[in-house]
Amino acid sequence: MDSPTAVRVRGLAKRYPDGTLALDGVDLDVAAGECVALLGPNGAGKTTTLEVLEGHRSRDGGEVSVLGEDPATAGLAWRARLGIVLQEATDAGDLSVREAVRHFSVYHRDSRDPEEVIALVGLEDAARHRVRTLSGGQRRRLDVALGILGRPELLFLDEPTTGFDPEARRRSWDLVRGVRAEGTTIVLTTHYLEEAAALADRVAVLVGGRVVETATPRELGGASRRGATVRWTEGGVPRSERTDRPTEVVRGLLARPELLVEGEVPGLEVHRPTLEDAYLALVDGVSGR
Ligand SMILES: Nc1ncnc2c1ncn2[C@@H]1O[C@H](COP(=O)(O)OP(=O)(O)OP(=O)(O)O)[C@@H](O)[C@H]1O
Repeated sequence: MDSPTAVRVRGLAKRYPDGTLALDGVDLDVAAGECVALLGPNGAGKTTTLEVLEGHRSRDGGEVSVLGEDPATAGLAWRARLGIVLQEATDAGDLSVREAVRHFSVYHRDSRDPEEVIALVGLEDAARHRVRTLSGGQRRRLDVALGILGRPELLFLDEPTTGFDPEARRRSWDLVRGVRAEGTTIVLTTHYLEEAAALADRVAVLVGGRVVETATPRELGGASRRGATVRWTEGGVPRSERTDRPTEVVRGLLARPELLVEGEVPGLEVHRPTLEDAYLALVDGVSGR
């Protein structure tokens, strides 16, 4: 890896007091300036991993280095370099949005201007509203505002857009991209594959407390991503063919005049495996379903 490492995790293990083995040897590297998405089914260990990296959760084994320090022993100066957006919304019920952002800005030595942050997350029109009256999406944007207030070097986002409508999700992607463009390293978790594809340089797939594959969104799944499926209908009957040369298959179909309706191949589709296809194949393969 060329850039300095922001996060280095080797053999991270965590068992909860009730006996649940949440992490069973997680390995993960995140380069400075990189955006990495942790993917995985419910209960795979994404949040637990983030919590250990943030210094909020103890571990039972493994080596963890975050911005050059071990989160288990790092102090306040280290913590000030992190931005954290947890799954639960920030508790600031009786304050207005503006009051909440100003209130939390005081904790940072080099805080961004609260008004600038409010504008950045698109909450200008809600700046005077009480936090408890905000919609779920607005709450989440406030959480992100508080997460980036202190100009963090490393930002953790746990499911930043869960419950967002599609437009709000896209706006929040722009926001995350903007933060990243400023050089902030980002580790996020998400259940939205298109979100991972839109934001992450690399995705790490966790299943059963282990990282089973790390790759760029384009390359995840390796060989299973190559090739395509051509679908069409023939006399009303659906047909399909898997191929590495879809253009050739389509050319073959066009060469059969009896198949064409007004010059078109009925129901023609060329499907290339998506990140979601690769992810599902990986998760199903590992969990043996
Ligand atoms: N405080 C806790 N006490 C006991 N078990 C826990 C605790 N928190 C999480 N677990 C368990 O640890 C495992 C990993 O949970 P974790 O929340 O890290 O997964 P996740 O990948 O973030 O899941 P989700 O996608 O549902 O948020 C699960 O089996 C979960 O039930």
